[in-house]
This record gives sequence, structure tokens and C-alpha cells, in this order.
Amino acid sequence: MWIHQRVPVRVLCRLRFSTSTRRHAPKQIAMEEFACDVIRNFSIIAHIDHGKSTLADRLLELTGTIKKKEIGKNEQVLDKLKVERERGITGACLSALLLPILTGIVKAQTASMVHSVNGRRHILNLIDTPGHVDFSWEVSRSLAACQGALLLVDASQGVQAQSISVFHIAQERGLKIIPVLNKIDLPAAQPERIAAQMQSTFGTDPADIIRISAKTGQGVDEVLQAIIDRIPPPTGSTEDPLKAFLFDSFYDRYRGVISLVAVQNGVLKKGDRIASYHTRKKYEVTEVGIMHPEETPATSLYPGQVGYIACNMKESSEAHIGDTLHRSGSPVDPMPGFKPAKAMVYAGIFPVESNDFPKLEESIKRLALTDRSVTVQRESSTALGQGCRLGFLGTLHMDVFRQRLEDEHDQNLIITAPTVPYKVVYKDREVFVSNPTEFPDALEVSSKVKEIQEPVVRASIIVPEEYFGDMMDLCFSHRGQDLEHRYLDAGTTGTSSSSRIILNCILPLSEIVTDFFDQLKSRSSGFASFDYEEAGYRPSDLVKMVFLLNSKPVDALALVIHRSKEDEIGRLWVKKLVKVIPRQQFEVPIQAAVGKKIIARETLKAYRADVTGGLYGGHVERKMKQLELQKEGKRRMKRMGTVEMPQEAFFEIMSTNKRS
Ligand SMILES: Nc1nc2c(ncn2[C@@H]2O[C@H](COP(=O)(O)OP(=O)(O)OP(=O)(O)O)[C@@H](O)[C@H]2O)c(=O)[nH]1
Repeated sequence: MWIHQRVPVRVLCRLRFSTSTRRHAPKQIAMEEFACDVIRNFSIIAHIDHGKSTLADRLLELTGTIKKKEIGKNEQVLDKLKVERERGITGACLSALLLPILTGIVKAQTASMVHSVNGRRHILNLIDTPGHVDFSWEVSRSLAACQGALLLVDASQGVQAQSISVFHIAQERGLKIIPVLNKIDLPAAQPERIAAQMQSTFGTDPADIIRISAKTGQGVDEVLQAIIDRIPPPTGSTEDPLKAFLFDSFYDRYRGVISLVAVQNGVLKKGDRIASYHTRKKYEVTEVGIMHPEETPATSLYPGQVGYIACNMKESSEAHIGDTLHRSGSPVDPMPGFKPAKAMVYAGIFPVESNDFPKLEESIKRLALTDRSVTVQRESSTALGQGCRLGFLGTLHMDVFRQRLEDEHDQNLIITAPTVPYKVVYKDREVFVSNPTEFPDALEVSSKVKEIQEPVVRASIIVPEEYFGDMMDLCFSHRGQDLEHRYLDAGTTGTSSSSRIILNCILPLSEIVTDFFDQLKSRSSGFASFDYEEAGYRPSDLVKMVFLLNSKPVDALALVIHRSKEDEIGRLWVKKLVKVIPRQQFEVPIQAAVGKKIIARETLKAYRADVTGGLYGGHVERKMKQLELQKEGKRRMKRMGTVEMPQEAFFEIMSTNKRS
């Protein structure tokens, strides 16, 4: 049931694998020559696969920041990833072997380039933004460190859902947007048509669009010039008190958390005592530098500059994206709009062997050190024993974390169905519930609960018009509301020969964390693109479904579902359960229930032990007696017996959910 999405390289990188990439200690770079007027801070924003990494590589190459040979090496790795992705393996499934190599690429993504124009050295800071909706909050924060953005659109694919969402974020932040059409070398490229599409979607003047091939390098020098000419320089003063904006971080196993910062005012150097505005924690700066593209120590960082600091932060969760750092004892006004990352998808993680819990917990803790966005709480279940309840930014984040636990920490685990945080409104208070076992039961709902609300998202789907009906069905079957649509353009794109439609609607987040994405891709033959943003909470008729084995509920299987789906889900799950639970000596009813109402039932047949096997010849009476005794025994066992659901059966049911 989980979403299996292709994981863009940079999303993996966003989780910052913990190997230090410093190959040698370069000498310190002096940064004072770079005043604000020769600094440009920008991002590349694009839909997945439209060529962000390739363009970043070309820019680094053109400015001499990396050698062509190194690019070749990176490309090899990227190509390898793509091969795996094309085979249908998510990027998250990449072998642990590749991860340290990936780290090397990551560092090239937020990078400072030195470029001379008319004999004056400029510093161009390319600031990385994550490429996936799970991290949209971080996109917005990374863009807060920029004054401009390159909006990259694939000339054969045209504008996609994510192009629109990132464009809006950049526009809201007041960034100067440079429109760029990429992949014009492709035979399927339609630069004129896509330029018109950009004009109608973004209000872009076609004359401003730069046409390039990031692959061959054609037109990339024009992009470099436009960065200098069109993007305004940052502002700031060395005289004002220190104020630095924390926009990203990664974990280094030797130095702890390394934070990427944009200095707004003042000067930041080694030995400074600084404090976080939001956590009030104090640190001493042990190193400052720029990403060039690897960490290159600098004497100091000045206003407008972007670089890294190490300051003995021990855990990634201390580095709050969007935080403001200031000199300890001299607070400043913080950067506006800070809010801590919020978990939107929760799941319980348990070891397959209960005895392995200490090992699992240790691995989770170690991974969480490197991943600032995951939340961890202990959880215990009667069925699965001791485990942890983890909160993730989204299902992709969850998949990556799970995969890392399995690959890097060799953990054999059971992960429960993902849930979202529901809001239970009582007469006098509101409670957020992210664990189905804590969801109020039917009696409580009818007597004490005023309302139940669920998180919803505003979704956009872009799709060729022949798939429009299927997409409408998909949205309705996932409880979509407020559907509206419009034509994006008319004519032909890429391999599809129809007009494209953009469809917007409100969808419950819980519907997206199940099979929505897979269905979207299969029902549109892969042509639909999809993006969403949080849209608050809405009242909903939700119920808790429990599964009973021999009339006893199995806590780890509880689900929160919409009442309209109780039949469908109840039947589906009992059918699955009957297949994975081993037969007992007695018949076992497997039931799905909502409150006192049984929604669905299957019966697990007893296996028949041959109790008369040792009796030969004419012992008919004894045989009958043995069978009677066995029957009675079974009746008693059934009355008293609890059916153990073995961990393997959980594992099986959870993985069939993943596949369904
Ligand atoms: N023909 C052609 N292919 C390109 C061009 N730019 C990028 N590509 C290819 O398009 C694919 C995607 O490029 P990436 O640079 O990885 O795209 P991205 O936007 O960084 O992708 P994610 O990391 O998944 O977000 C790769 O196979 C590139 O080689 C181009 O100008 N022309």
C-alpha cells in the first residue's frame, strides 16, 4: 500500500549520508574580497528529471569549480542510478555501496563558484533545493537564502506539476526568476510550444527564456551571464550584529552536524560563540568555510555570503531549517516564517524477532542522528512486542529510512501501515492521534467526541486529456473534493499527441499515503505528474477498524479508515489474513470489526492431527473415543485459546500491503 516513488537523487542526498567527503584539507580561502555586489545567490528549480543536476554540473564545470573528468565520474554514478530506477527499483533501494559515492555528488549541489566578469571576481552560490513534495517546506526555506532562481523546464516534456508548485514558492518569496528551456537537443523537443506554455502558465516573456542543452553545454554560458545580469545581489552590513540564516544541514560522522548558512549581517568566524534563536542553545564555531564544491575552510564569512559552519552540534535535530543564528548574548530579530519540520506520516517499526529490539532501537537512534526530520518514540504492542513509532515528512521519507535501516544496519523489521495525524475534537480539548490503537472507539465517538478531522492536501495533477476521465475517477475514489480543471495548452507534447489538462482538488492525506501514486502512474500510463501542498484539516467520518482473531483484537493491525470504505477494506484484509496465519488445532474466526459491528469474516480451518494413528485393527471404540476427546480438547482450546499471530505472518501481511 505504500507509495513507491522514484527517489530523485537529491532527495536521497537530502537525507545526508554520514560519510565525510573531505579528501584533503585545503588552505583557507579569504572571503573579504567578495562584497555583496559581486555575490549572486540562486537555486535551480524544476520538475524531477528536467535536468537540474546536469545543469548544476555544467555550471560548475564552466566556472572551473570542478574538472570535466570529475563530471564524467559523477555521470557514471548517476547513470548507474538511473539504470536501477528504470528497472523499477526506487532510488531508496540503492545499495549501501553507492551511498557514500552519492555523498560526493551531494556536496556538488550546494556549491560556491568563483567567476570573473570584466576582470572582477564574482561568487555565485548555487543553493540546493530538495526535489520532492515531502520536503516542500525545506524548498521554501532554501529559497529564502536566494535572490533568484533558474526555472528549468524540459523542452520535450513541458511544464509539469512540480514546475508549477516550485514556481509559486519562488514567486511568493519574491525571487527573480530566470526561465530556462532545457534539452533542446532532443528530437522530441518543442521549444516554441513549451515557451508558449511557460508564457501562459507563468506569465513569462518568451524573449526572456534561455534555451539550452545542459547535456551538450549549448547555451549554458548565457545562463551564467543571466545569473550575473538579472539576479539582484544580496544586501547586508558588516557593522550590524551577526545574523545568519540556517537553510540546510548534513551530518558528518567526525564533526557532528554541519550547517549551511547565509550570512545576513555581521561577520562569522572560527571561535565565535553563537546561539540558535529557536532552541536557545549555545555553540562555539569550530570551523567556517564555503562549499567549493567540497568543504573549503575560510577565514570568515561576510554579509551576503553562503557557506558552512561546524559548531559541535551533536544531533541533526538541533539544526532547525529556517532558524536564525546570532552572537551569544546579542539576540537579533529572527528570519520570519520559521516553523519546525512536522511529521505527516507515522508508522510503527518492530523487529521480526522480538529479542532483537535493543539492536533495532540502537540502529534507529543512530540513523536519526543523521536525519533531522524523523521523530522517534517507543511503542509497545501486545502482538508485536516492543518497537518504535516513527514520524516522517512523507511516505518517500519513510521508505528511504526503512531502506537505510535494512541496508546499512542489516535490520529485519516489520513496519505497520502508515497513518497520518488525526485531530480528535472533544468538547473541551483537541488531541492529535497518530496511532490507530489510540483512536477513540465507536462508543467514545458517539458520546464524547465532537468531531474528527483529518489532514488534507491541495493536489495538482497534469495529464494528457485522454486520461482525464481516469484521473477524475481516481480522485473521486480517493475521496477527492472541490475538483476543478483547465487546459494547460493545446497541440502536441512529447510522445503524447493531445492537449494537457491540469486538475486541482482537495484530497485526504491518508488517501495519498496508500496507493494513490502508483495508481496515478498506472492509470495514466506514466504520463501524469502530481504534486501537492498541505491544506489544513477537514471534518471527516472516520472509524477505527480492528481485526479479531478468535474474537480477540490484534492491536498492531488496527486501522483508521473512512466509514464509506469499511466493507471494501474489511473484506480485503480478512482475505489476506486468512492466507498468512498458520492453521491452529481449532477453527479460528478472523473478523474485521468497527465498534461492535462485524464487517467481514473468514474462517481459518483447523488442521487435523491424526490422534488415532497409533491404534491398529479393531480398536474402533478407542478410536472414536480419541476423536471425541480431541474434539472436546479443541472446543476448550477455542474457548480459552488466544491465537498467536507469528511475526512472519505480520511481515507477510505488511509486505502484501506494500505490493497491493
Ligand atoms: N538530451 C538531453 N538530456 C538531458 C539534458 N539535461 C539532462 N538530461 C538527461 O535527463 C535526465 C535527468 O537529468 P538530471 O540532471 O538527473 O535531472 P534532475 O532534474 O536533476 O533529476 P532528479 O535528480 O531526479 O530531480 C538524465 O538522464 C540527463 O542525462 C539535456 O539537455 N539534453
